[in-house]
Amino acid sequence: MSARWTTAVLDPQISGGWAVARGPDGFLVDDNGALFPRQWLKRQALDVLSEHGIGHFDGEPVFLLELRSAGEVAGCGWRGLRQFMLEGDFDTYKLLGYAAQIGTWAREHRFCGSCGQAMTQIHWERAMYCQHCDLRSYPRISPSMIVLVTRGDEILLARSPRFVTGVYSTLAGFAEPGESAEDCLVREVREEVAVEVKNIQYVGSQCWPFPHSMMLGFHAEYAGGEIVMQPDEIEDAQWFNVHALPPLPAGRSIARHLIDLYVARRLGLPEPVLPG
Ligand SMILES: NC(=O)C1=CN([C@@H]2O[C@H](COP(=O)(O)OP(=O)(O)OC[C@H]3O[C@@H](n4cnc5c(N)ncnc54)[C@H](O)[C@@H]3O)[C@@H](O)[C@H]2O)C=CC1
Ligand SMILES: [Mg+2]
Ligand SMILES: [Zn+2]
Repeated sequence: MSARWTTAVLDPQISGGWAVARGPDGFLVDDNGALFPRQWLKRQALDVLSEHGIGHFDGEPVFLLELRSAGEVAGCGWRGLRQFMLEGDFDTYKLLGYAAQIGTWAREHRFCGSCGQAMTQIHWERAMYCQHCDLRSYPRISPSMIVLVTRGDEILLARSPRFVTGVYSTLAGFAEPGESAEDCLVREVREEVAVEVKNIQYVGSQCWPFPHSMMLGFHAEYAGGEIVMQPDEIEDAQWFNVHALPPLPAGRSIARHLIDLYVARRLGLPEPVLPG
């Protein structure tokens, strides 16, 4: 949510408002962006799987058309969510990030995980419902810890084979059942680089809708061990001096914030603000 964007459960039976359409290649866009007058969008030949009332943008209701396939709409193209994260208006990115998470979840919860029958949307809360089991499924959020490990002027950064060429980032990983945030952080750092940490400090959090992570960001100090990289997951890991950093993650990511914050404190510069 943001100043311009707030989430809400809106009944698709009501008419009017804005709509976004999401297919396998991302969101439908034209020269004005991804928000279209809803009545106009619904007249286009789109292969709609489901429709969801997702919130208000500048006070106007917004709906998501989750598509089965990408169709052709004259004068329009498709743009992936990552592109919106990298550039442009952050409020629009927040709206689309939420839409993507709702679309993914609804698509993956069309059938009851317990009995296999079709589930239906309920309109007073964000849930899919199985009448047979009286079971509700809520949007999935996956807590993930992300941590900058530091040793004085040096920071520990690593590369996953999935990263853009040359980019190094902070360590991250998904929480497992039974773990606290701190347990998870200590385990992930151990698994990925075999290093021990101390003085764990929570910094802040960020929604990461790729596809449904909730990043909890921390700072931790090095406590011991030599870097041993986890096969397959970590392609390279090194200590970098704050004066000689490699290419870093995208400006709006919490990974970048954790790095920029520490570097700013180390160098006595103004502290950056985490994009919410
Ligand atoms: N916003 C940011 O600045 C950053 C966000 N991230 C995100 O953090 C998350 C975790 O980072 P990774 O190092 O990739 O995780 P990780 O170190 O836990 O390993 C990834 C592996 O975990 C398994 N996995 C996938 N989804 C899972 C889930 N929901 N729960 C448990 N295990 C799962 C898969 O086997 C996957 O290959 C990812 O979503 C990643 O995109 C990572 C770095 C920076
Ligand atoms: Mg990881
Ligand atoms: Zn059921």
